[in-house]
Amino acid sequence: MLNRRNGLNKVARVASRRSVAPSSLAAIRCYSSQPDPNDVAILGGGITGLATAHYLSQSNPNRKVTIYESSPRLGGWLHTEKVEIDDGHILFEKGPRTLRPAGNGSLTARLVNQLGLEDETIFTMKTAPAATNRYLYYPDHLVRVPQPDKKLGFMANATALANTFTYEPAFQGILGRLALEPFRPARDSSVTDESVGDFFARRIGRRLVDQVMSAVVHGIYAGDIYQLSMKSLFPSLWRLEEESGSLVTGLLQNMVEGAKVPAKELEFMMAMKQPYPFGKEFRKNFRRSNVFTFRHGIQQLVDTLEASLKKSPNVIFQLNQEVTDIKNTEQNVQLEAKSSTEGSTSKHNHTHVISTLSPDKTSQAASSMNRGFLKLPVCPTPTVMTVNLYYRTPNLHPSGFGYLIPLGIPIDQNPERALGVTFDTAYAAGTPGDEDFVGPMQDTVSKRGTKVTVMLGGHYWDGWSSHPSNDEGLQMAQSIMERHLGVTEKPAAHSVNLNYNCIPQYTVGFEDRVSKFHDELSLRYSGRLRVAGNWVRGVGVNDCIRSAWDVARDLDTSGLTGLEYIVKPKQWLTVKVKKS
Ligand SMILES: C=Cc1c2[nH]c(c1C)Cc1[nH]c(c(CCC(=O)O)c1C)Cc1[nH]c(c(C)c1CCC(=O)O)Cc1[nH]c(c(C)c1C=C)C2
Repeated sequence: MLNRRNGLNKVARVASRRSVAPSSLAAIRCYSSQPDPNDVAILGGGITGLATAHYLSQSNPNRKVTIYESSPRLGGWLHTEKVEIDDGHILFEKGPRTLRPAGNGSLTARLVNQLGLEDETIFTMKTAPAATNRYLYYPDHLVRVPQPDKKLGFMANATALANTFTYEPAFQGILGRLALEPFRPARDSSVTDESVGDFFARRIGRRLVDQVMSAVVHGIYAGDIYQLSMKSLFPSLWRLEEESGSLVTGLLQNMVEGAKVPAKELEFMMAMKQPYPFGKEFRKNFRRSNVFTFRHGIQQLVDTLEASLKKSPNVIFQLNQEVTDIKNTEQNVQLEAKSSTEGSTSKHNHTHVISTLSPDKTSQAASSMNRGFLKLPVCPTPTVMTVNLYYRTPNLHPSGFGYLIPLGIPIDQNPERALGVTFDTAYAAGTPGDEDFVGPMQDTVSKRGTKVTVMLGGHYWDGWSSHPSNDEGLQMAQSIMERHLGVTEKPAAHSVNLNYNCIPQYTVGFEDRVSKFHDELSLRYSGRLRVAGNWVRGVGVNDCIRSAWDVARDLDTSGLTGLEYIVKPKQWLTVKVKKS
């Protein structure tokens, strides 16, 4: 436990490291006696905020938890809409559509169990076309990305692979570049970070980056591969080059000796290996699945979390309340909240605050009263438009998950600034009896048609002062469907959604900027203000749940900010992966 004296010494140490002038140091009032975290405010009612409340209440049902959300609804980017048409409804996802069982997915599985959602889960199996077929757009056709298809034999898979690398211009020459990779010089030891694009262009060639990898980055971050940080997105590969001088050699070595993972990650993997009372069917399907979702869409996770939290008298929801100021006082943290409906402001005291807002919003509230909190830009968060379309005619696209459009496609051939298209019919609901799917149906229309989501914008819209209107978005999506897939039919249902600032970009230098943010938080709030969210552990829904789990579990440890996983030197351990 920090006492006031050694707390102030710590402040002085951090301050001297960061050259804070003595006069401003005197102005810092750092109250470091740590009260028990028994009255916690959570800023943001998205999936991270709700999951944090869930874990905090689970670990201590007597703890008071208040969730402040600036909008009238919970869930953030997780948002499902059911659109009624003549013979039933079509379920559209405005944001994420499926969850993955891998990695942090094991934690989500436990949450699904805790919320009683096991029987509501829809699984798409690893054998489904949605799992094995992903495409790239390379003018003017879709190219299947080489990936083993378990339903085909060895020879058929090998022939498909050879054909792609021989005849598809997007992949030509890549095998030769891979063979030469071990002979390329390793980066200079003075380089502290580099963009993902520059890293792979240096090691394997710009063609692979522009025609293939940039598309994958579109499909996860809606981001620009030449801006995102290699060190933050692919830390193991970044290390591999440093240690082995080559990715190919390093990966081969890993296969023999085992791969290195951060010690904290290993701890998590071990925790997830502990026996857990899942239902038998759920456990079996979860293991065999590629992705999963719910009968009522991703929103069901949010709604069920909300309903479960509302059962507790100690959890309070403050909707339409934007927190504009976070002040550290001797006894507690004082929040100022502004009502978006009445415009009035109110003050609230809590022992601890967990902000699940973006770093920009958190630092805005932390610095609002001009107490010297440095406003530090950490990462940009671009806006993505999703346009959901439902056509009566089935099979209007090849079977698979969808396709992505690489950066290498000239803008005159992608005037809509599209990132990719998901084939939602492929996994949203199984036809009864289909062995590739397990679970209830999502759409209730009498016949299965074609459902897709066109994704637009992301980094392409950086710096734009305005975005396309809903009508323009719909027009753009339809013109993409016509140009790329020859679909001229008018959709029977649609939904257009502008998701403002939805995916944080871990751009070059991210770790250094986070480190400064961490110092600032720790200096001014001594562990009473912590952070979690999609900029801490990864951008996916599972990663948000993991971030919530971490911050809730660590709350009793005094002095943390929630950013330790990023800023503290990681200890790497070697593990041999066994197939279970
Ligand atoms: C076209 C744009 C996007 C598509 N999905 C997303 C965007 C911006 C968002 C997204 N996709 C993934 C994540 C990570 C979290 C997770 O669910 O695991 C996020 C935030 C997963 C993902 N999607 C694709 C890949 C390669 C991955 C990484 C995990 C994996 O390998 O499965 C590919 C992909 N995304 C989209 C399409 C159309 C597509 C491939 C055809 C849509």
